[in-house]
Amino acid sequence: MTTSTVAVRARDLQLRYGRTTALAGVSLTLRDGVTGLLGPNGAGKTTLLRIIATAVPPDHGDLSVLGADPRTGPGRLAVRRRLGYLPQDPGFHPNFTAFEFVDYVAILKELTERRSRHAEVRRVLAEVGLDAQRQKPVKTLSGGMRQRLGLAAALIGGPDLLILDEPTVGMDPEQRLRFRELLAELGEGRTVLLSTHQTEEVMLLCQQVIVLDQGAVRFEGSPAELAALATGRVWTSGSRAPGALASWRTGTGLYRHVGDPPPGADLLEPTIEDGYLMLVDVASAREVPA
Ligand SMILES: Nc1ncnc2c1ncn2[C@@H]1O[C@H](COP(=O)(O)OP(=O)(O)OP(=O)(O)O)[C@@H](O)[C@H]1O
Repeated sequence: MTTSTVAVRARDLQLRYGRTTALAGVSLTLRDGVTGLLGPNGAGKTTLLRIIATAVPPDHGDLSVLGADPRTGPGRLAVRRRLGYLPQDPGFHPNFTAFEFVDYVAILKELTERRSRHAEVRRVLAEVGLDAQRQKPVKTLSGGMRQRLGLAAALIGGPDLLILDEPTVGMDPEQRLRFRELLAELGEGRTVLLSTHQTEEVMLLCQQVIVLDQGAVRFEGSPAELAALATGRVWTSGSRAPGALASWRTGTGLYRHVGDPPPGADLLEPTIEDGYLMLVDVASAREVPA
């Protein structure tokens, strides 16, 4: 694919679960490179990823994935052949070894020739750093290792589109760093869509960021543009600012505030987390469902 290739084009995607509106009309375009999908709990991120991955159809809206129409059977097949999808719960069979699990996925991906399939399984396990764990039962792997195993399965066959739902959950800082290196490499020449709660990850890794809140896109642009939304809205002082959107005491002993600064405030450079706070309904962002 060339750098300007559009991998996903969505227009007015809507989906309801009973009385809950998960997606209220989402339009977006995804190109080559890594796109981060940010949003509070319940914003609709997983639902959007599942629709793009052809796991569920939308109630309404148009979608084109890798040039195919997922509404048709042949379209879904065409997408699935070129897609790598890491869901939040990949459904590991606990008694499988790491190798057996990825091999199983490779068979589902139509890699029928045993020798080349096994070579591909070894390749993706090495790519995610699980070479040494190949023969270990999945149930004995740590949470971070299982995440990497899920990623290995998603990488089978070298997909053109990678959809990853909170892939760094359970990883320690070193694993996260390795994962970033890997994803940055994977984002060269293909499209990666990554849902995450880690704004730092988005800043360090993503060329594009989409913020979803209450089933709608609140922002689509670069991480720098997201941060810039909070320009002039972040300041520091020696005491708490009760009217601010967010206000906390930092390690320096000074307070950092996001919101409407008083005249003459000591302004700070905003981060993408600050820009994010400008967009989402802070009350709902703080509410963490059980
Ligand atoms: N199978 C389902 N049945 C009913 N409601 C659902 C179902 N799946 C999701 N929802 C609801 O749809 C909304 C969007 O959920 P979704 O999982 O897409 O959000 P999310 O942004 O991925 O959240 P999180 O960050 O917590 O993973 C939420 O209100 C959720 O409770």
